[in-house]
Amino acid sequence: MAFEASFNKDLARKLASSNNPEKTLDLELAQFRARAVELNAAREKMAEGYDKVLQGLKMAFPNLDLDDKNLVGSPNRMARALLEICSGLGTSQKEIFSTTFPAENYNEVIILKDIDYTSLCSHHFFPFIGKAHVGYLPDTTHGQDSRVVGLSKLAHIVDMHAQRPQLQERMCYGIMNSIKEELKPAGVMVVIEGSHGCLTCRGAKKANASMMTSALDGKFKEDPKLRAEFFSLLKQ
Ligand SMILES: Nc1nc2c(ncn2[C@@H]2O[C@H](COP(=O)(O)OP(=O)(O)OP(=O)(O)O)[C@@H](O)[C@H]2O)c(=O)[nH]1
Ligand SMILES: [Zn+2]
Repeated sequence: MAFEASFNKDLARKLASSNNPEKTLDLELAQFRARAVELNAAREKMAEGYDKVLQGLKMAFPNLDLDDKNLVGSPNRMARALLEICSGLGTSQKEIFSTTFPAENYNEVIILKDIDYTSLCSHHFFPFIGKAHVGYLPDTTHGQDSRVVGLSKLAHIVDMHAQRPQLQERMCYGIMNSIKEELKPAGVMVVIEGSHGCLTCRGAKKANASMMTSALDGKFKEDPKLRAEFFSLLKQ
């Protein structure tokens, strides 16, 4: 990945708000370095584990060719891929919701629908993928306490909860709860559709089965009309 992408996102913002950008940069680089050393040690340990997995597979099926050019380097690739897909564990909801705006007079439902996600089933470590639909209702009765966020933050909070070993129910509740804690809305509702690799590609092998979960709080829980509005906005 081009360095510019990370620079624009986080580093540039920190440097822009620093009184002493040079010093801030030195501190940030020292932290990056320390974290890179930790992640590299983790990657090495994981690659050793994946190497054993392949050796085990060879025990089960002796005709597996471990010298196949496509398998050489796979333990490392698998380790890197797992670190990537679990990267949500390294993010916090406070970080994601660090920029919010006062809700002012807006007290209608705000929805971001069809947010693609990729997650990892805790039981089998198989991917599960789908869409999340997130809605909330700002609470204008609490003055400055009630906040709205830029739409991308709703996508980021979905990814934070998705990018880790997960249960769909827990992910759904986690997204709902993060929005509840950080934005203090009058209501919040999350619906998730998930196609689970462990169900579609192995085991029961139900290629078309998908799981639906919902989590709701506040006015969405109390008011069936508001829930109906959420679902009708999803259909549009
Ligand atoms: N409720 C729920 N179940 C899930 C989720 N992801 C995977 N599962 C299920 O978790 C269960 C794990 O149960 P086990 O019986 O230990 O797993 P297994 O022996 O591999 O079972 P099969 O998948 O039926 O072959 C399976 O039924 C999966 O379908 C999820 O997000 N939520
Ligand atoms: Zn599973």
